[in-house]
Amino acid sequence: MRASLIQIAVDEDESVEARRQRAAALVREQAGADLVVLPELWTTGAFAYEEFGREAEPLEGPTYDVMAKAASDAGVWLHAGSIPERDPEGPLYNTSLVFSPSGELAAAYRKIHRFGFDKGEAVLMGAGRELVTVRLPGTTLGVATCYDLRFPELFRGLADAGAEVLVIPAGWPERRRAHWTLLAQARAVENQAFVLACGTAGTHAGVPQAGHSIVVDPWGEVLAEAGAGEEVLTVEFDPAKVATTRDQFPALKDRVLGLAPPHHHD
Ligand SMILES: NC(=O)CCC(=O)C(=O)O
Repeated sequence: MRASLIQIAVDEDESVEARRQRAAALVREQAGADLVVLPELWTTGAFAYEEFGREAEPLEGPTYDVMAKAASDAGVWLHAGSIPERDPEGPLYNTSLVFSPSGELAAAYRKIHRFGFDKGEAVLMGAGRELVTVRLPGTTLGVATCYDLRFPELFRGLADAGAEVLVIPAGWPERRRAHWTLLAQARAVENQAFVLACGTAGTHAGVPQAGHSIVVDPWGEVLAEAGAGEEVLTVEFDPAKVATTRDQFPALKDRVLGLAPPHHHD
C-alpha cells in the first residue's frame, strides 16, 4: 500500500478557499497512491477558535465537494482530514471525511475527545460518540483525530473492531511535539497496527505547528517522518504485517478483561 500524508501549511495569509483549492491540487498530484491523508481542520487551523463558527460548513459543503472530486480525479482513497461541521440540528463538530476512489463518502467521523479543557474546541464543538472504521481492499482503517491520540481505549476499540491501519489527522503544536511522536509509536506498539499521523505545518492563531507527520509500523518502527514545514510524506507498507506481527508476538491474546475493582488497603 502506498500512502501520501499531505502536511499542509495553515497560515493566516492564505484564504480558506485558496487553501481548499491548493489542497485539492496536492491530492490530485498523488494519483497512483492507494491512500492520501490530510490533517485536522486544515481549512481554519485547529487552534483558530474564532474561525470555527465563521467557516463551519454542512457535511456536504464546499470542502466535501472539492475533496470528493479530488479523490475521484486522483483515483485514491482520501482521508480528507477534518472540517468544522455545522449540524443543522445541533452544535458544531470536528468531523473527518473519508472518500472512496470514485468520490463517494465512505465514512464521516466526529472527533470524540475535544481539546481545550474549559475553552476552545472543548466548548465550541460537540463530541462524537461513535468509533469509525473503513474497509479498504486488503485492510481496514480505524480513524481518530488529534487529541484522541492521548486516549488508548479509543484505539483499542478500533483494533477490536478490526482496524489495522490507524489514521490520525491532527493540528498538533510544536510545544508538545515529543508527546506526538511518543504517542504515535505507543498506539502502534500496543495495538500492533500501523499508525499514519498527519499534522499541519505553519503557524496559525499564534500557535506554531509541529509538522513531523509520522508513519509507524506494528513493531513501533518509524517508517517515515516529515520535517516541520509543508511536505508530502510518501511511504509504502504491507498491511499484512499486522497479521504476522500479531501471530508472532501474540500479546493482544494475553489481555485480561473484566478485572475486579481495586482492593484498597488502608
Ligand atoms: N487539536 C488538538 O486536538 C490538539 C491536541 C493537543 O495539542 C495535545 O493533545 O497536546
